[in-house]
Amino acid sequence: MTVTVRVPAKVNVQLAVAASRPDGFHDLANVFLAVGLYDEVTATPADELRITCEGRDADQVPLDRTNLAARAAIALAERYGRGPDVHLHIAKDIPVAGGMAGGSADGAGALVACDALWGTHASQAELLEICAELGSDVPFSLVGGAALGVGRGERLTPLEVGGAFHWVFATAVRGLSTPAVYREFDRLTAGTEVPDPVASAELLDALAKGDVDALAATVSNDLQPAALSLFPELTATLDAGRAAGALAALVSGSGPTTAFLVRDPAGAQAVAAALAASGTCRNVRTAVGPAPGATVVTPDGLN
Ligand SMILES: C[C@@](CO)(OP(=O)(O)O)[C@H](O)COP(=O)(O)OP(=O)(O)OC[C@H]1O[C@@H](n2ccc(N)nc2=O)[C@H](O)[C@@H]1O
Ligand SMILES: Nc1ncnc2c1ncn2[C@@H]1O[C@H](COP(=O)(O)OP(=O)(O)O)[C@@H](O)[C@H]1O
Repeated sequence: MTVTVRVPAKVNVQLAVAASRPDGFHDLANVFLAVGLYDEVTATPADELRITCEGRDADQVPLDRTNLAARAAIALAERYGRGPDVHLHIAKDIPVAGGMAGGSADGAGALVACDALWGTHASQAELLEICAELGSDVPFSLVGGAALGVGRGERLTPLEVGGAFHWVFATAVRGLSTPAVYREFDRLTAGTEVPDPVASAELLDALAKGDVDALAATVSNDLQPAALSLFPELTATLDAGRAAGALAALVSGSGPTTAFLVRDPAGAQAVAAALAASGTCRNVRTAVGPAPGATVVTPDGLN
């Protein structure tokens, strides 16, 4: 028997960041939107835990127990008093170390796949608890759609979305480390008064109404100056997307993937073509959000 789970990438339409907490994390108002770029995690019974990965960025994915998919399997197995004897195969389409939560997606996907394969039938609350232990973004990968994440980003409130939003994503020639970007945020804001992170009422209203112009006017990312400080070449990518007619251009989360909000599929094609021709990025993708969270796509694999 095998179980395959499909899990989406995310873009942060608002990322408001507080000053560093005593534990080194930052409180956030993190408005996540899942978008239709997916990894697939396939779980098959095996003698011992094994991770394999295919895809364009597969060589950058760790295949040992540091892989978030492996950590998810181990966490679920420990909770249910069994061995993590499973082969997890990751078909990776989400850019690695790109600020699109690909590792988190694989963690959530592995959790749902192992739960179905092993028949552990963990409740949604238990799954969310394990996700939060794995990483701040992992709970959102489980639920998908759109949500406001507070605390580290792990405490979620689902958000209403009144329409489909069209995006173009430009991947970069190298990755950025999330902790390094948060450290750069700390450096850049040292000695300043960092306001408490609050979700923008205008932005939540724009999402709820499906109003692309209002969303474009309100997207924001407090990590963007830090990402640009570590990766100044991204400014040229943002400028190229804006010049091609993107309604908004921003760094996705900790970056370095850049995200461009457009009006419709024609706008997406125009911006994608201009970015591809600009020579300022590695690869260009289009996607629509919201997208569903971790979903079993092999119904015959369910126990
Ligand atoms: C920035 C965001 C925006 O959604 O994602 P990416 O753009 O990297 O995908 C997230 O906050 C990343 O979440 P995630 O990648 O799950 O982070 P974790 O594994 O929990 O933490 C990795 C490191 O990031 C920093 N970190 C993370 C979350 C947070 N609220 N404050 C932090 O300071 C800490 O240095 C931590 O050690
Ligand atoms: N399943 C996984 N897929 C990708 N990266 C992973 C995975 N598990 C652990 N990692 C590690 O996490 C780092 C961050 O990767 P990723 O989650 O893709 O980026 P981001 O945090 O920017 O969204 C990678 O550089 C890699 O070392």
